Amino acid sequence: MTQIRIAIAGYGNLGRGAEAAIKQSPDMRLVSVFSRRDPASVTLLDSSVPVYAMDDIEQYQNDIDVLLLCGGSKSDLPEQGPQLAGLFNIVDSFDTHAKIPEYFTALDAPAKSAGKVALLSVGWDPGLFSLNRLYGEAILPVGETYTFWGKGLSQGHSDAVRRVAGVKSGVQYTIPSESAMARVRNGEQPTLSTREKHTRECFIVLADGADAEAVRSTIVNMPDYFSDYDTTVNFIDAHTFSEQHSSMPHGGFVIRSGVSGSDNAKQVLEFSLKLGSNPGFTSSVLVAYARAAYKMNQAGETGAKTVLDVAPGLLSPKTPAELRKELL
Ligand SMILES: NC(=O)C1=CN([C@@H]2O[C@H](COP(=O)(O)OP(=O)(O)OC[C@H]3O[C@@H](n4cnc5c(N)ncnc54)[C@H](OP(=O)(O)O)[C@@H]3O)[C@@H](O)[C@H]2O)C=CC1
Ligand SMILES: N[C@@H](C[C@H]1CC(C(=O)O)=NO1)C(=O)O
Repeated sequence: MTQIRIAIAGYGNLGRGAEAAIKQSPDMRLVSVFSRRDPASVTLLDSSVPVYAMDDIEQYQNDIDVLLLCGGSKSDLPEQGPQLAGLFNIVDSFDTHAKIPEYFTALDAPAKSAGKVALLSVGWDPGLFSLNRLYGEAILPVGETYTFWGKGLSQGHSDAVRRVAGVKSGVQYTIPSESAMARVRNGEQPTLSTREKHTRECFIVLADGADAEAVRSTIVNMPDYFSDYDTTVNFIDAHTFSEQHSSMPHGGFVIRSGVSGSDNAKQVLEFSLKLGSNPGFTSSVLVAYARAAYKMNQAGETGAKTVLDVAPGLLSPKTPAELRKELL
């Protein structure tokens, strides 16, 4: 079997998860990892895979079928996405929801001119939750959709706080409103503001000499990430951080509550996730969509795509005939 040649750009939580997920995919082979850090300083799970400097990535175009972009959405992907979409088939997890339309446009032009596919905003939200919001609205047009996350560690928000000047280490937990969730589960269709659905809590280790109040203000007022939420910022020491904030569980659910049928029956569509490791799951979604991106490009497709544009069967290593036999 000819294996799909995968490379990883950016070796953090998501990059390490992707390396592990590729090992679970016999139809794929990890060929290289690219990092902005000194390659000699990057320790991979699999020592047989070479690490190269990100600056040299262009020379490896012919060795890679799909490149997984595992950088942070706050500042890495806005720069790396458009540049790498002009060189490779790419898959990324861009999750600054408010900026997805402009990011889509920024990837579409270089991908089309290079004859490549750029599959953006892949993961669980955006990603699998986006798909289920679509299913809910298409199947139950009369109703309301609700999304709740956590309690768990948001990688996007944790990446964002780590980019703040004066932050040495940081994580962010998302906490859903129990009362809001109860109302929705009871079949009410309340109108809930962003602030009424979730609160956010950060744990920060300050860099030496950093101004705590300046860091707190930057975080709580950060557009697209924290400004629309009630956010708590806790400052802790490095030992406490390491002891208490090293795991990354998360989860959540999408619920569509509506009515349909001649009797206007109450219908509820729900999709939920319980994740022991947010990066471990998200990277597995990236790898499944890397398979789809490869197939789409082999079939002549180019340009920017989201999960809403991908036929589900393309995610599977099975043939369409096997899928019809086994999954229908
Ligand atoms: N759509 C979705 O459902 C989801 C999306 N995401 C997205 O994934 C993004 C990445 O998350 P995550 O992997 O946790 O981010 P990390 O902070 O772990 O990694 C981000 C980048 O930082 C660099 N880096 C990592 N560790 C170090 C280090 N010790 N020293 C210096 N640089 C380092 C790496 O780049 P380099 O190797 O080049 O140095 C890496 O690509 C998030 O920003 C989020 O937007 C995450 C979960 C779900
Ligand atoms: N993109 C999120 C995935 C989910 C989790 C989340 C949040 O806690 O705000 N929003 O979407 C992440 O980076 O973990």
